[in-house]
Amino acid sequence: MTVAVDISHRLGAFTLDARFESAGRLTALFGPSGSGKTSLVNLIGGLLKPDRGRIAAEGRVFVDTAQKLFVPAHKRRIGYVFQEPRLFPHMSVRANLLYGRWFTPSAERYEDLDRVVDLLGIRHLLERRPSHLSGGEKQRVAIGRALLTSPRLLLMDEPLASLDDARKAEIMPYLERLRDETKIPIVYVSHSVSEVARLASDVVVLSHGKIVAFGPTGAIMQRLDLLPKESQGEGGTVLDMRVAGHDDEFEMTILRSTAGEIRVPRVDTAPGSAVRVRIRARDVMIATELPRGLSALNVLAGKVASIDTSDGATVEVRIDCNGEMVLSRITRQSMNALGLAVGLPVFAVIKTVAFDQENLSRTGALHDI
Ligand SMILES: Nc1ncnc2c1ncn2[C@@H]1O[C@H](COP(=O)(O)OP(=O)(O)OP(=O)(O)O)[C@@H](O)[C@H]1O
Repeated sequence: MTVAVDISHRLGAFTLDARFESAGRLTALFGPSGSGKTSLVNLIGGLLKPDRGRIAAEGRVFVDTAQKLFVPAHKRRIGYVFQEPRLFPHMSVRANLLYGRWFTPSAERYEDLDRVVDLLGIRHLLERRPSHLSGGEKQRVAIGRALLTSPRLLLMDEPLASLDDARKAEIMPYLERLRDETKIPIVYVSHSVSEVARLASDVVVLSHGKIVAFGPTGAIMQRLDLLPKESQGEGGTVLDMRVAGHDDEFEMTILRSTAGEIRVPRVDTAPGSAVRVRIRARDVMIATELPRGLSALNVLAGKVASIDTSDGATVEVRIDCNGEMVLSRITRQSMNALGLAVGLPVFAVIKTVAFDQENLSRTGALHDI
């Protein structure tokens, strides 16, 4: 599963220069408004033709200007999901879902209605008209319609942006299932840190038409400098952990990774399953001794790997917990009081509040091996 992009394209005064190759299940295009995310998606989808370059997915070349090759949008078999669901109002959900199917030759159809309907939990909606659906339900139907074209690649351009928080929370698990249970690579545009932290396997960070960073989600989320000022409090650590067991008495789940063990409010999934945990840097305190008499349940042992003091009153401390980095944001005053220095053994103390459901999500394999 790879998506390979190497293009330059001019739009008026704006120039997009993008080069990345992702083997991830869900590659997020992340960046502020006007950074070029939608233009990049439109180039991949074939709605725009690049001035120069090459775009390929799943080993199929869609554009190669050097070879004068340009596969038109309708021949790329790419599923598109937009911010607005764009369903046909006069057709039932069933008819909307089946609509896209006809554009795919029958020999190449690998999705069927039953599977898609179950994946997205929309069986009870099949006979309704779109006007009788909630925003979240409409968007699930729009995703189903894109899936039923049996696409080679799914492009999702801010699919949650027009939904309120409750609808976003409702649809998230379906996006996770889509990522984990279908084999379709997904390119997902978002400017929400929490969405990217939860869903993405890899992140392309765009700024003014250039890629300023590309890498696995965990590495990108630790680069608080890449996040917009107003979202820096959302940045931190993304740990992909496994369920080690459940504690029925206290309704907790024990998660483990090489960083150590943590306890979180119960996640209903079997031991051995993968769970992604997001820990905001501001929710991690640092102790130089193993804390006692503290309500926080989660303490990971490590060593200070780096300290970034470039930001005035607060500092960012990266703690190497047995090879996995945990990021903490504390005051410069606390840093001095603790005498923190690179190499010092410390304990990362994670506030329990860090583990609300928004920050815990089930995952499957995020990359193909
Ligand atoms: N056809 C066009 N002609 C001239 N400029 C364009 C054209 N299309 C897009 N642009 C400019 O290209 C830049 C990138 O736009 P784009 O929509 O790709 O950004 P974006 O990151 O998706 O933003 P948003 O998050 O607001 O959707 C913007 O400055 C936009 O004004």
